[in-house]
Amino acid sequence: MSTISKIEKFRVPPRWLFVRVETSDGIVGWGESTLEGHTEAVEGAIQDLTERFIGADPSNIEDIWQTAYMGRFYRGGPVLMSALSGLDIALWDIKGKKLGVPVWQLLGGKLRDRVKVYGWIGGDNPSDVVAAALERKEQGFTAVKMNGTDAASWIDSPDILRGTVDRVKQVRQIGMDVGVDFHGRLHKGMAKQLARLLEQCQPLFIEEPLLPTQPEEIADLSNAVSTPIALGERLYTRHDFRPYLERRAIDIAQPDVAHCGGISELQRIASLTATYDVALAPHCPIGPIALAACMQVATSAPNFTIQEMSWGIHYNRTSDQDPLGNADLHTYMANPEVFTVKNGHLEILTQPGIGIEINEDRVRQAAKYCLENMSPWRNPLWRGDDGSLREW
Ligand SMILES: O=C(O)[C@@H](O)[C@H](O)[C@H](O)CO
Ligand SMILES: [Mg+2]
Repeated sequence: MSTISKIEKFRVPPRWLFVRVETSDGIVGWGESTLEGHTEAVEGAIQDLTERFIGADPSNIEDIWQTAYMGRFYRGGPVLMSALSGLDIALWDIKGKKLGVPVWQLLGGKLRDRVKVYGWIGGDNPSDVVAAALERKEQGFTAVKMNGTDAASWIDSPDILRGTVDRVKQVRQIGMDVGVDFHGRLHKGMAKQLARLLEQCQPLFIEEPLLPTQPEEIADLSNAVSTPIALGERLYTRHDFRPYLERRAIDIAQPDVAHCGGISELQRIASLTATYDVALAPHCPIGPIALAACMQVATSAPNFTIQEMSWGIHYNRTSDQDPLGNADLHTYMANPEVFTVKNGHLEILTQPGIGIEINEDRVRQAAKYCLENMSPWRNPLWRGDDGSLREW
């Protein structure tokens, strides 16, 4: 019997956490557990899983998933689920490689030939927005996602909202479709106003219109506007999606494969949401392994609609002293060409496993540098004019 012989984790620039699983018969699978700003906590949780699963049969993905989830009483949440996600993705990669098929073959086969994508452009800095969108257009994207507003208070100047509408209009004018991410920064009074004002721009969706602790309030907002409501990057497992589905609060589910419980749980969330006529649009502003894992489910899930793709470059801060230049989606890949966007789509991945080849030397070199020279990435803390803390 083949067993899991090694589980390693690699913290790499710009802010990603990769997992490498090796089996006793020499197969290597890669996963991603990136949880921005909480890297060391997830590393600890991966260490816990490592102790538990050395010697286990890697083909029993569901048993390992259940054991990791249920086995020590406490379950769910961003840290434990991100660790489990990385392991789950690596196990699917191993299974696909062992059987010589892409993972989507094991999820039911393909029902599309290409996968629609959108590019993340931030959007907090007004002067950069159009330039960033044009860059995505040149890269082959037809749709982007940008942030809505800076963190406003419960009530705030209407000028803030007008600024957002202007920025979204400018990007629409260069011929791009736009998703608008409220980032949970607004409260319900202002979120409703902004959502209504944006209707004239016909966004693809409004994301996290309120914090993902407010299913009832989001359902109310959803009833007040015509734009589809999207949410899910801060929900972990299908259990967290349930209240949003039962209350008809969302139109688009955005689980993140590196947080929600991996390919196994992404597939289950896809099926669950489909029964509520909710589409799947996996969140993925992170690394290439997470994107490859999303692509497997995107290829086989009937209710998949659009995939987020970060490209990566927008994340680098000059102070990071990244030895690899601006590490991006392609930096750690031996077959970067598979992530070439054409007419707004990626072709489905056809290689065995999750469909990408990792440049292991590059990962090891970057991880070593990162550990010795860089402090773990943290998101900035934002404060309002009155000095009180605001949502990032
Ligand atoms: O939906 C998105 O891509 C954003 O909300 C990112 O997850 C957040 O800025 C952290 O990087
Ligand atoms: Mg978001």
